[in-house]
Amino acid sequence: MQIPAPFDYARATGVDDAIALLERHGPESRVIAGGHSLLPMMKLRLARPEWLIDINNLYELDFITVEDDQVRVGALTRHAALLDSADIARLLPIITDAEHVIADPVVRNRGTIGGSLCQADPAEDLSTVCDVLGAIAVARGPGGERTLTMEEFHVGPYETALAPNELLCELRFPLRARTSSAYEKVERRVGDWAVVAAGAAATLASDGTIADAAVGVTAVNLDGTVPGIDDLVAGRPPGEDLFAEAGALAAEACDPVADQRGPVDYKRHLADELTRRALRRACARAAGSQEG
Ligand SMILES: Cc1cc2nc3c(=O)[nH]c(=O)nc-3n(C[C@H](O)[C@H](O)[C@H](O)COP(=O)(O)OP(=O)(O)OC[C@H]3O[C@@H](n4cnc5c(N)ncnc54)[C@H](O)[C@@H]3O)c2cc1C
Repeated sequence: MQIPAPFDYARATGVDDAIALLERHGPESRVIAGGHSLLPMMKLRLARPEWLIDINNLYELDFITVEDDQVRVGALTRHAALLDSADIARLLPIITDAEHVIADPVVRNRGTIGGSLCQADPAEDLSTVCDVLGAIAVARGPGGERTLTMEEFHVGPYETALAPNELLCELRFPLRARTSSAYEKVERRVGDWAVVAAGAAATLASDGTIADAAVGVTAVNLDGTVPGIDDLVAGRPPGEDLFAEAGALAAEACDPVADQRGPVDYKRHLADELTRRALRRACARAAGSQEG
């Protein structure tokens, strides 16, 4: 049986208390949210924190708030709450698409958006979603609050820009008129991690051409969004030729590795095909959008 190395445990009573506990117990302490990534790593002894700081009582970090120009999502918001949210489905449907295919109900009932982003697993779906949506991360530490773009937040695989005594508190998703988004994923079986997935967001101009767009691809070694997509699509009408060009660009930009989920050529093919599908659906949704 796999059991973690010994650790101590403290349950934080608020954000300031969590930060104080992280300060007091030093860099060998780790926040635990849903525990669906951290506990398996501890059982495999890939992580050996000396202290676990439990943030599950920080209800102030569990919220979905719609404002005029943005949607704010607390870091402790569970996957299940995102999946169930009518506001998210209406305004940021790429999140709903992704949540349908993240793990299973057991994981979704406990796992959090903050834990997903902080784990920074390259196969994790919500990082791509946040990249594509241009999300802003709000972190708090002993020095106060700071905001980071996704480019600043993601440092590399399993690594973020958060200091050991900082807490991810919130994600902010900008809202724009005539904009929508979609996510497409291929998995080997229901609930599995992506073989490859792609997310797209598109904003349409009043004449129906694409004003701008972003595409991100999951599990194929591509950080951030696919470079060059915006230049490719800007000013052009949505259509199959354009989606094919975007798919080819995504396939070229990624750098898949062969593993138990498939060979390199297959993954590159999926990056191409899923990019086409995601961009096609994002444009169709933007055209039908009632948001301005
Ligand atoms: C069987 C299984 C299948 C899965 N399939 C998928 C999948 O298909 N797609 C997918 O995207 N994910 C998948 N996951 C991962 C799942 O989404 C996890 O919920 C998520 O990765 C981590 O969220 P958590 O709240 O459980 O984080 P935890 O495990 O509690 O924490 C993860 C890391 O983030 C840190 N952390 C957590 N919250 C904060 C915070 N607010 N501030 C600072 N640091 C923080 C922790 O210290 C730890 O280092 C799967 C997990 C399992 C177990």
